[in-house]
Amino acid sequence: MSNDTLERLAAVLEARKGADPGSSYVAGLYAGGLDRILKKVGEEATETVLAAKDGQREQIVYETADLWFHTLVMLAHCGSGPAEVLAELERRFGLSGLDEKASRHND
Ligand SMILES: N=c1c2ncn([C@@H]3O[C@H](COP(=O)(O)OP(=O)(O)OP(=O)(O)O)[C@@H](O)[C@H]3O)c2ncn1[C@@H]1O[C@H](COP(=O)(O)O)[C@@H](O)[C@H]1O
Repeated sequence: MSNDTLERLAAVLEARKGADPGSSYVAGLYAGGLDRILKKVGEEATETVLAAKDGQREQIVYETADLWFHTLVMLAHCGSGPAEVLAELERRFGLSGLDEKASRHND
């Protein structure tokens, strides 16, 4: 998943804000409000942890995708989106100089 994928998915999530809850899973989540969305984030986080404990790579990826997806719905509901989270990660990356350390590690 590239940053572009996150942005394109975020655009779909924004568009679903005006959709009929019966016609769309995401619109149904919005209709349930923040508590419904956070319940799903919690469930998906737990499922991701369990998958990691089991050590099955395919299942770990599947559950992590569910978790990322539901956190994107949460961000959209809260008026944010992936660009802000990625900007924060970029800021930390710059602060830590990890890119420099990583390139030295690969020498
Ligand atoms: N990426 C996803 C995506 N990932 C996971 N899910 C849904 O998230 C749910 C995962 O929760 P569970 O495994 O607990 O399944 P569930 O029992 O159906 O969920 P609940 O009814 O218990 O809430 C499933 O219903 C999946 O279909 C997703 N639903 C939608 N998308 C994307 O969002 C876009 C908009 O979706 P709609 O709103 O459905 O049009 C789609 O085009 C997709 O790109």
